[in-house]
Amino acid sequence: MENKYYEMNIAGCIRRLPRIRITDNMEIASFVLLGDAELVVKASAELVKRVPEVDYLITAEAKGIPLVQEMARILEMKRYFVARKSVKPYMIDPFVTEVYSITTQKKQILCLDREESNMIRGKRILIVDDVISTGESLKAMESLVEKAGGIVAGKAAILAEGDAAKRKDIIYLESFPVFPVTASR
Ligand SMILES: O=P(O)(O)OC[C@H]1O[C@H](OP(=O)(O)OP(=O)(O)O)[C@H](O)[C@@H]1O
Ligand SMILES: Nc1ncnc2[nH]cnc12
Repeated sequence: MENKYYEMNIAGCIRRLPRIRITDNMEIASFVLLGDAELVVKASAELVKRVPEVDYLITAEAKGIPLVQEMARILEMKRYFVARKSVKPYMIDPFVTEVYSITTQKKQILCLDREESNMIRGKRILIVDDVISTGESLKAMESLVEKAGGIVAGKAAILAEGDAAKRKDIIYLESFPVFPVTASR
């Protein structure tokens, strides 16, 4: 019988991640943090132990948002930043970079508004995401932070997927594989 789930222990939480076909020749174990209050709290508590001291945290919408909120709460930071994937009418003179993530499979943008980028300038920034896979989302966030004049002081995620686990420049709790699909599947 086909194995439709990938089970893992993440910060003491056992989770069965559904295996989802994302291209003709690849499946991923789908990790959706949104709505998982227990995992957000436990993973945040573990991650904050491993990250360097910084001035601010930043993530990209959407799945990193609960994580960065809880990490900021533990670290007693009053403010964090969320890079948006579309320019909103209320953004004044937005900063924009492009992103192409493994799941989205098309070009997206990341942006901050002027007031946020002013706050980031000259500050030590920790980039946070729920999962790092191809690293494209991370790269786009780094570019956004640097463009705003911030200093990328660390990059952290709950999970590193596939080859991302080999990276020495990221902090993560657990690694998990991608699944090449053979012709017989
Ligand atoms: O390393 P990468 O290949 O870039 O993949 C990682 C990114 O992909 C996912 O976001 P997704 O694009 O699914 O957007 P969402 O959070 O808005 O659902 C995830 O939350 C990371 O941000
Ligand atoms: N396994 C995964 N599940 C959900 N989003 C992802 N983004 C990159 N890898 C992912």
